[in-house]
Amino acid sequence: MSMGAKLIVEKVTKRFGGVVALNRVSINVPSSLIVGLIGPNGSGKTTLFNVVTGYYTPDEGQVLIEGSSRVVDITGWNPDRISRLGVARTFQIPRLIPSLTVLENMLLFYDYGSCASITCSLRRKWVDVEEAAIARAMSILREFGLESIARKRPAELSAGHLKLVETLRGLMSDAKLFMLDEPFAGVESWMARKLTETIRKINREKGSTFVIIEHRITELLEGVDYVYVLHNGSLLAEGKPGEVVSDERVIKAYLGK
Ligand SMILES: Nc1ncnc2c1ncn2[C@@H]1O[C@H](COP(=O)(O)OP(=O)(O)OP(=O)(O)O)[C@@H](O)[C@H]1O
Repeated sequence: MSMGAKLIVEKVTKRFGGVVALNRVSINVPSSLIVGLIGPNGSGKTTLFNVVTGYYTPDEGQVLIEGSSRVVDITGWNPDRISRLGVARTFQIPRLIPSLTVLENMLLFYDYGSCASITCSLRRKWVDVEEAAIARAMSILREFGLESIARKRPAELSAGHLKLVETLRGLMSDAKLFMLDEPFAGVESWMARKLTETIRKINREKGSTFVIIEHRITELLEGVDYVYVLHNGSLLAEGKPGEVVSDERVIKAYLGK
């Protein structure tokens, strides 16, 4: 089994003018764990994703990734470079390419390995890789009963299907760390459960680490090993799902909204 990556966020602060979106936030996600990131609206969840994946540079603090027994300080790296290190990220608002079909959008996220480079010039080999990529995309879609949307374009999809495809194409890659932003939003219950199963399967087979932002907390907590709770830009609580839901501070933070 290939290993997942460990994610270390150390005392990260991110400000937007007078707004402190993240205030000295530290989290430590061990390799191959599935972790939930929850918190009321505006608590800083997406900002944390943006800092980890290079869309924002933190004002203070550090982001470190440890994979293959090597620790890399990725603070200030751009999103491309971070993604090449094995970090895949999906967006709250789907970012599919409108002119491409669902299948083509998914193929973009497949890890073509050395065959994506000029060194793999043998046509036969390239065709094999391409076939493997298509087979993987179709098998993922089939699990969700979605083969029929493979040739459709994003504009033809329902909001729920669009969101699901945003997540499924992220799962096409062989990332060591997956950061999923609200994968269940607008997605039917049975598909959300199926998605949880799919995430667990990838985690079991490849050892990948997952960090998942989600507002559908009951469904999220069924699928994660550990939870971090943000509130007003600070880490409010952390623990196993059962511990976090019964934490008075967490209940208060949610009810206070
Ligand atoms: N680019 C930005 N410019 C200015 N303020 C921002 C920016 N991004 C986030 N913020 C602010 O930072 C705070 C945290 O926002 P963030 O989107 O990280 O919260 P969230 O927990 O992901 O919320 P939600 O659950 O609603 O998606 C909010 O006050 C938000 O208005």
